[in-house]
Formats: sequence, C-alpha cells, structure tokens
Amino acid sequence: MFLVLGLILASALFVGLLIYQLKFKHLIEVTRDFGSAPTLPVVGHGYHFVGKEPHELIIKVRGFMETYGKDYTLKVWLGPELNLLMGNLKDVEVVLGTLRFNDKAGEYKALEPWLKEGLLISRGRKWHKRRKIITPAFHFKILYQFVDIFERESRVLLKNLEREREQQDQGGFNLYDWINLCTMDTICETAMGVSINAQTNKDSDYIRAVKTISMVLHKRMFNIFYRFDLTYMLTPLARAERRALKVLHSFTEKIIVQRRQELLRPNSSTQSSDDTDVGAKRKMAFLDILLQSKIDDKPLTNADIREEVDTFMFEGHDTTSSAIMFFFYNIALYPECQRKCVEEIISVLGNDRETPVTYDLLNNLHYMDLCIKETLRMYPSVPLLGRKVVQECEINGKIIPAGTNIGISPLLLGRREDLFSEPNTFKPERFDVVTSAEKLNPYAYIPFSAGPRNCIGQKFAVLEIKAIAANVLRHYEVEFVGNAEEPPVLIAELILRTKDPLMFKLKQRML
Ligand code: HEM
Repeated sequence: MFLVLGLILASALFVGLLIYQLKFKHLIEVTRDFGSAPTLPVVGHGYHFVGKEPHELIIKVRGFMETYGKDYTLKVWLGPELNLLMGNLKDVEVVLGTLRFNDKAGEYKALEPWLKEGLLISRGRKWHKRRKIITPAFHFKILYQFVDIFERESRVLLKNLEREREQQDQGGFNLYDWINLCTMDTICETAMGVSINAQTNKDSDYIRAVKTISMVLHKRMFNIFYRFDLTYMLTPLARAERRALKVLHSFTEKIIVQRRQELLRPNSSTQSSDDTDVGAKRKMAFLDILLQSKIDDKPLTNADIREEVDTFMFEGHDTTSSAIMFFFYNIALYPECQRKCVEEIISVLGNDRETPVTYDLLNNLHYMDLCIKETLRMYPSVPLLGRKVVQECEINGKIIPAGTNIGISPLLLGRREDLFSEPNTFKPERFDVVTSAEKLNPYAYIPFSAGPRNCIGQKFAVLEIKAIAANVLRHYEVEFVGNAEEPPVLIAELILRTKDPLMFKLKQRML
C-alpha cells in the first residue's frame, strides 16, 4: 500500500519536475534580472491580487513598479503566465513602433465572442489586409459628412440634459450615462448607417445587450472564477453573454444583409463608381465601404464585415464617452480652462447656439484640442495595451521569452513626473507646440497607442468629442459635484472607468 502511494507521489514529483524543466526553468532563468515583487511558488504574484477590489489593482501595480521596477520594467507571474509591464520608452518604441509584436495579449480574449477576429484583435496577414481596406473609411471626406451626425445626436443629448438640469438637486446627476447613449447613437449611425435611437429608447434589446457585454467584460477581467473558459462556460453569466451576443450579432447581420441588397439596386444612393470616390456621396457608412471592398479580388463575406462593424461598435463608443466625461470633469475643476474653451467656441462658432458645428469649424477649436489631449494624458480611455510575444526575442538587450504578455500603460506613462511636469495637474498648455517648453517624447504620450497598430479612429474620436463638448458648453456651465481635492478612484478595465460615478450639475450659460 505504502509502496504504491510512494510510487504515485514519486511519479507526480517527476512529472512536475519535468514540466518545470521543460517549460519554466528557461523562463525563470532568462527573466531573473527583471524587477519583481516578492513571489510564491506556483501562484507567482497572484496572491498579491486575490481578494482585491478592481480599483485597488492599479494602485498595487503602480506601487510595485515604483518599488521593484528595474529600468521601468516589472515582472508579474500570474500562476504559470508571465507578464511584463514595460515603461522604458525605448522598449515601448520597439514594441509599438514595429510589427514584430502584432499579436494581442490574453486580456483581449474576452472580446473574441463578440468581435471575433475584427481589426482590434486580428493579427498577421489578416490584420494587415483589413487595416489596408479599412483605412480609407477614415478619410477626411468621410469624416466630413459624419459631423452632421455628431451635430444631430448632440442636439438630442442637449434635450436629455435640459430635462436633467430642470430636475437636478444638490447631488447633481450622472452625466456619463447620457453621453454614453449619445456616442452609441453616433457610432451606430456612422458604422451601420442606421439609427438605434438609444438616447430616446435606452431600454431597447440592443442597448441592453451592449450593457450586458460590458458587465461580462468587467467580471471576466477581475473575477478569477470567470477567467478560465472551462469554469466560465458553466456560469449563468456565460448564458447571459450568449443571449446578448445573439441579439448583437443578429442585429448587425440584419443590417449588413439589408445594405448589401440596397447597394445591389441600380442608382443606389451610396454606390460609388471608383475607389477615389469614397465618401463623395452623402451618408456613406463604414459598412458601405466594407461592402464595396475586396481582399485578394474577393468581396468580404457577411461574417467578415460583421466582425469589423462590431469592432467599431465596441471601440467607437465607450472610449469616446470616457474621454468626454473626463474632459468635463477636468474643465469643471479648472474654471479658467472652461472659460477659455467657451471664449474660443464663441469666437469660432459665433453667438448663435443654433449654428451647427461643421468639420472646418471644429478644426479651428485649437484650445479645446489641447484640453482633450491633456484629458487623455491624465485619463486615457484605454489604460493598458497588451501584446503577446510569439517567439523568444530581444528588446534592447532584454531577452523576452515566447508566451510573455507585454503590458504598456498609457495611464502610468501619462502620470510620470520624469515625463510630464506636475503630472497630476491639468495643464492643457503643455501640449501647445508653439509656446510650451515641455519636449514631448511620442512614446510617452500614447492614449491612441502608437506605430502601425495605433487607433484608426483617432480623428473621428477627436471630432466627435469636440462636437459634443462644444454644443454642451454653448448651452451650459458645467460644475462638478463632489470633493474636488480628492482625485477620482480609477478602475483600469479595457476602458478606463471611475469606481463611483462622477456627478455634475449644469447651469444655463448666458452668452
Ligand atoms: C477617445 C477615443 C479613443 C481612444 C482613446 C482610442 C484608443 C485606442 C487605442 C489605445 C488603440 C490600440 C489598442 C491596442 O493596441 O490594444 C485603439 C485601437 C483601435 N481603435 Fe480606438 N480609440 C478611440 C476611439 C475610437 C473610435 C471612435 C473608433 C472607431 C470609429 C476606434 C477604432 C479603433 C480600432 C478599429 C482599433 C484597432 C486598430 C488596429 O488594431 O489596427 N477607436 N484605439
């Protein structure tokens, strides 16, 4: 009996050692010199994070980087998974500035059921070909006509805000929810050419499904029980996700089929005759461009198009609403900046609040540009970028083993004192290339990432933020309700959030 038990134990030990020898010994050896917090066998650094609230994680990781990071590099073992947080700008440049690190880290996996292999997650040749055909969809001619949609949807937002203003009490109200519905309407119309009227019907199946997916992404990120597919699949949350996905996918699919049929009709209003005509006709949605695109001489299938349209829906609304909310938060805290924004809006758009914003007018809002840049430095909508190392490689003399997840944080970089003076103070002028003495390293300021895999929607996003912010500021003085001395407690999900909603009060502005 004891002999059998002994043999089983010895075999288990032998297998364990063999796995260690084959898989981990090399990893441990080559990464020995990286900075690291105290670690335990098997769980690695995992025990530091167990039982922590989502908002405590940023504080913990930032503290580890400050205490244990070497050359702004920190090693974090989560069980058998090796993660490297990188903050050395030369390393950041290698990772983001080249196509060697084109694969996304494990964190993005939770998005796959919805986005499949859309541009954000795809890699290699597929990513390259898709990026090439999607790039013209962000041509200025296309963006030009989208400003009409930004204008129209921000007017609906104003109606909702006016109702809130009339009812608001001392506690103010949660501005984010309304902005989020507005950006949802905007992206739906620009991506698919249809309106879901989220701002007037926030209980539609589609909106509820998007909210469910956001909740799923949050839980999968922070709850260890939901992290592994095998255990996750059996939970009620996974069932809720499957139901939501059915709603989201069938909605996009239906629109694609309809638009395809419309485009086949002779004299279709969105049909363009040649490549250069992209956007020349009115109301060309991203979807129309994808329907007319070819890869290797073949048109894209409905499934191909769906993953890209769904990617726009995901990347194109929470990111911008997070940025708009933090923009209002900052200019509410710094009334002088709010005053300058309004002064500029009046000088560019005039005194008549009904004058619609246009592409050219928005491009003349230079001070607002600086405020948006500074907002995204302090509160980048995407707080962490992740890449997977496919083959062992060297980055500036550091050996990085295959399988490592590399994390680069626009949030941590944006708050570094050695990169930005007074990093916790809102100073839009630092981005003024004419007057500012601060020299900016392009890899220190990366809210839209950098290099070939940067945000394809950057210009779209800035135009939309400006359109919404300008229309709101023309009508209202924005006031933050809360303790202005205490910075908001942040949660670094896929999109940056605050632990508690930021509350605002609006006052009618006298022009
Ligand atoms: C303030 C708003 C926005 C911010 C801060 C932002 C930021 C980012 C960042 C940091 C990435 C790189 C992600 C990574 O490497 O993991 C990215 C990628 C992407 N963004 Fe944005 N984004 C914004 C708005 C938008 C909008 C409005 C759209 C579409 C209409 C969009 C579409 C995309 C797409 C498709 C990608 C993937 C690009 C690729 O991998 O080739 N984004 N964005």
